[in-house]
Amino acid sequence: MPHQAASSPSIPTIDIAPLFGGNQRDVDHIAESIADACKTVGFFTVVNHGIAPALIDSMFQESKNFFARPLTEKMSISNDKSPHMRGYFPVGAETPEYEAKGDLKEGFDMCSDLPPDDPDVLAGATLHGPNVWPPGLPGFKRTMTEYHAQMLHLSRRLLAVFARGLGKPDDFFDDKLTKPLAQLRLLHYPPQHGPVSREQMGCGEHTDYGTIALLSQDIEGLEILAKDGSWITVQQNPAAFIVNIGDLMARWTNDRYVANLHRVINASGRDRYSAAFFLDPDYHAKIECIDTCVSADAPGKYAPIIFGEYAEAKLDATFQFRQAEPAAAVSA
Ligand SMILES: O=C(O)CCC(=O)C(=O)O
Ligand SMILES: [Fe+2]
Repeated sequence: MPHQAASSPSIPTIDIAPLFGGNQRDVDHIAESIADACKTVGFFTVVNHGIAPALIDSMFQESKNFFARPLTEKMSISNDKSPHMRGYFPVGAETPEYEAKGDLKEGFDMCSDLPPDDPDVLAGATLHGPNVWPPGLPGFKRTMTEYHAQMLHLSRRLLAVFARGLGKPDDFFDDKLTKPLAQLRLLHYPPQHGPVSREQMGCGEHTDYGTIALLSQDIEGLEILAKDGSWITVQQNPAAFIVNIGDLMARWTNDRYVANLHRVINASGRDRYSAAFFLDPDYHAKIECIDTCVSADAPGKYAPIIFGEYAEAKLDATFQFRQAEPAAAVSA
């Protein structure tokens, strides 16, 4: 039996055009819609987000060109060689605990490009450093740099509306994101044939560890866990980004918001490509339950943490090479 999951429109679609010059009542309405989605399913999609379709098309085209290169060439920029975890990772590199064979996906990671004399880079803060780029693909670097910059702008704008939905001023998150961890992850999922089990999926079930993620997919494959325990496919809409929150946002909101389990199964018979943009705080940002989410009925559940330390622990639990040789991976 080929893999099948119900397709459901139950994830709300939010038109965010008013964020770019609309009136305040419309922005309030968006803030409420986002808050509702985050309290229930932890996922929503946004349309009229202002990112040009031509840039999204170029991003996918350059991503396909890169993943089509020979494995040896891609491995020359593998992320276990980068002290900052930039570059390529092959099929099987990311492994949820229960998954015997490792995810059936390969990827490429880039973040904000920091020079070697940046104070955090000098101090050895994990994930802070320069990007690495595939040889001989100048259009790839140009396109991904532009896409990353525009996604950073969009996700900051979204966080301002998140703040409003949490009863905080629009600039609430700004001083925690002065030098944010902003990661673009390109993914390629080869087709998976036959029955699919928990031994191997395109991307095993997980919650994201961070704040918010904005995803673009070229064909369906992303599934999220519904309240009744079934998995529902997120319908493909090329004009939309799929937005979800991660564990850090759940923690920050004292569990008012839900970080939902999701996974990817590519049973389409075709290659699938996606691009996930993750916006997270500064390495040194202190994350403590937001006061509007704490009350006599909902006392604060979580002690304050430093984001960078939290992120390091999460990465160690996900990447095999960090589990095997954490010291070498950090200091190489
Ligand atoms: O490729 C996708 O659709 C989702 C990827 C994902 O969930 C992730 O990278 O955290
Ligand atoms: Fe995810």
